[in-house]
Amino acid sequence: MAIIEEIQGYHFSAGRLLFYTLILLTSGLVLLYRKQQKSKLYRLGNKIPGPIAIPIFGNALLALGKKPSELVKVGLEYAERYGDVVRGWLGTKLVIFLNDAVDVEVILNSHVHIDKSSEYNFFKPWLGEGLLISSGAKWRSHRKMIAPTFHINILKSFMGVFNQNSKNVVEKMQSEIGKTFDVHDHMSGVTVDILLETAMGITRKTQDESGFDYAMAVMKMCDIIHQRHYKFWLRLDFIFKFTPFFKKQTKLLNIIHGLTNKVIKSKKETFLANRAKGIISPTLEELTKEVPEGDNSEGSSNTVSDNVFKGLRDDLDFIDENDVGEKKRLAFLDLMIESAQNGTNDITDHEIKEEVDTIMFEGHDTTAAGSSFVLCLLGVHQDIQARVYDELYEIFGDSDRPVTFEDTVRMKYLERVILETLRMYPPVPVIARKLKHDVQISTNNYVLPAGATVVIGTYKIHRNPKYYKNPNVFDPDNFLPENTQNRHYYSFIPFSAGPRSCVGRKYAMLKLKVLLSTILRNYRTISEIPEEKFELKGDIILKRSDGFRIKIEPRTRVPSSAKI
Ligand code: HEM
Repeated sequence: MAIIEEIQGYHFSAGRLLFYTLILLTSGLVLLYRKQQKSKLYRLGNKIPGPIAIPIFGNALLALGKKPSELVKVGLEYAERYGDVVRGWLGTKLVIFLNDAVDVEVILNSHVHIDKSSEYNFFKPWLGEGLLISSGAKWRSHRKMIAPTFHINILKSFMGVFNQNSKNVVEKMQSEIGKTFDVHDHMSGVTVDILLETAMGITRKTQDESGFDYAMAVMKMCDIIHQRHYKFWLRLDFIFKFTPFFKKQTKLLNIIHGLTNKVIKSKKETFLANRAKGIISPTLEELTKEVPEGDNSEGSSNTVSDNVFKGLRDDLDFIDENDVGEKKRLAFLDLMIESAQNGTNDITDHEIKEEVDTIMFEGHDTTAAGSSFVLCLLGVHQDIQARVYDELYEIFGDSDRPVTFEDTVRMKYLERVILETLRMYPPVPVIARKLKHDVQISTNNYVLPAGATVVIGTYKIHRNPKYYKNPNVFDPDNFLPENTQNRHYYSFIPFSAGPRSCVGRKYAMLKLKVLLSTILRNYRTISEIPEEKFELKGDIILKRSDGFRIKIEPRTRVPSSAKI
C-alpha cells in the first residue's frame, strides 16, 4: 500500500514538473517572440517582402519534409513570386535572398561584409578555420599567402599533370562505350587525382586506394552537411550528436583527415631530410622560369574569361609579377611547409591541414560537377558539340599530342561553352554572408539589418531575364564579347567575386579546358535525357539528382563539315 502511494506521489510530482516546465517554456518563447518583434532586425526585416511567417517557427516549416530537389523548386518559386529581394524567417533568424546583380555587388565587393554565415559552421569539423570559413585577420593573412600560389606561371607547370590524368580518364572511360553511365563518377575520380598531385604532390604511383576512399568520403560528407542545412533539427549540435549521421561523420573525417595528415607528415619529413642533406628542392618558381619575362601569357587579355571576369575585382589578377619572382614561391603545400619551417609565415601544422582540406574540398566537387554538366549538355546539344570539336580539330588535327598552354588560349568556343555551363548550372548555387553592419541596397533602398544572413542566389541571378535575353536557353554565344561588354559584371558570378572570390578560378578554368578537350577529342557524348528533364538538387554543390547519365562513342577524327 505504501509503495502504491509512493508511486502515485511520484506520478503527481512528475506531472507537475512537466506542467511547470511547459509553462516556463511557453512563457520563454512568448517573451522571445515579443522581444523579437521589437527588435531592429524584425522591423527592417519585415519591410522586405516574403511569405507570411508564423510565430516562433517563422517560415521554417516550409522546408519541413522536403527533399533537396523539391527545396530547389520551392526556393525558385518564392524568388519568382516576391522578386529580387526576398526575406524569410528561420525561427528568429532573418534570411534575405538577393537576386539582383546591383545589390549583390554591394555585398560581394565589400571588404567589410566578408563574414560567412553560420551555415558554414557545419564544415568546421572538416575544414576547421580554413580559407573558406575563416574571417578577419586570419583569413586576410592566409589569403595573402595562398592567392599567389595560384599564379598563372605556377599553374602552367601543372599542364603535364592535367594532361596525364586526362589521358588516364579517357582510358578508363573506354569500358563505358555503348553503356549509359554516370559520368560524374569519372569526373570526381580524375579531379581528386589531379588535386592530390597538384595541391599535395602525391602522384598516381605513390597513392593507393586511399585516393578513392577519400573521394567517396568527401561526397558523403557533403551529403551530411547538406542534410544539416535543410533538416533544421539536425542543425542543433546536441541533437546531431545523437544521430547516426554523427557516427558516420566521425568515420568519414577519419578517412579525410587521415589522408591529409599522412601527406603533410611525409612532405614535412622529406623537406627536413632534404634540408639536412643540403638539398633544396626546386621551387615551382624555378620550374616555371622559362616563361619569358613580361609574358603574363595567360594569353591574357585574349582569353574569354579575362574579359568576362575583369570587373569582379579580386586579388588574382593584381599580383605583382616581380614580387612572385623575388620570393621564389612554391606550390601550395610546399609553400605552407616551407613557410612554417622557416618562420616566414606564422602558420602551424594544424592550420596547414585546414588549408589543405579546404583546397581539396573546394577544388574537388566544384570542378567534378562543372565538367559533368558540360559533358551532359554537349550530349544534348549535338550542334554545339560539333562546333567544339571543329575548334579542337583546327588546333590538334587528328593527332594525339598533349594539350599545351597556348592551345588552351585558342579554345575560345570551348571556353564559352564552359562559361555558359557555369551560368546555367553554377556548381556553387548560393553564397551566404552574415552581416555585421546595416547595409543599404539599391532595390527599393532596403536596409538589410546587421545580424541578418544574406543569401546570394547565383543560380537565380544567372537566369535573370534582365541580364540574359533567353536565360533558360543554353547558348555559349552569351559570352561573345559583344554580349558581355554591356552586361553587369555581377550578373555572372560562378566563382563569387570581390575579395572573397574563388582563389582557384584560373586553376579550374585551365584544368577544365585540358580535361574536357582531351575527352572530346576522343569521344562524342550523347545524352538521351533532354535538358528540361535534368533534375537538380540543391546540394552544397549543384548536381543532378537523376545522375549525370550519358553515353559515349569513339570519335572519328574528322571535322563535322567533312562528314556531310
Ligand atoms: C568550377 C570550379 C569552381 C567553382 C565554380 C568555384 C566556386 C567558388 C565560389 C562560389 C567560392 C566562394 C564561396 C563562398 O563565398 O561561400 C569559392 C571559394 C573558394 N574556392 Fe572555388 N570554385 C571552383 C574551383 C576551385 C578550385 C579548383 C579550388 C582550388 C584548387 C578552389 C578553391 C577555393 C577556395 C580556397 C575558396 C575560398 C576563398 C576565400 O574565401 O578566400 N575553388 N569557390
